[in-house]
Amino acid sequence: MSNAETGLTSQAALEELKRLRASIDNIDAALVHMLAERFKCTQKVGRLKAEHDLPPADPARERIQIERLRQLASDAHLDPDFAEKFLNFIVREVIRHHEAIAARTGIETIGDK
Ligand SMILES: O=C(O)C(=O)C[C@]1(C(=O)O)C=C[C@@H](O)C=C1
Repeated sequence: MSNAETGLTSQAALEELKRLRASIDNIDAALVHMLAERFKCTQKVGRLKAEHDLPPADPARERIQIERLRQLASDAHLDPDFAEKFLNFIVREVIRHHEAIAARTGIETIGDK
């Protein structure tokens, strides 16, 4: 009978699970910090674009990023489709922020005249 059937789990397995979860928590914290730093950069890009009347989205730049990330993912044995979806998810949010900054900057510019 398996552990699943008996409802019994060995102490060693529980300790291994705890150790793995501690690493997962560390990695999740690193991801959040890295994303926060990325968004700090993209907020500055958003302001720069708004001030110089540049469009929020740059599809040519995105194509280069996707190709690069797919290659990195493949080399790291991570599913390239997942890496592409993850980047797209982030970039869509960045574009939303850029649009909001552009809308605000437009209002501020009118107000300054
Ligand atoms: O590089 C830019 O132009 C950005 O605005 C940053 C960024 C990104 O998040 O990497 C976001 C939107 C663009 O479509 C391309 C890239």
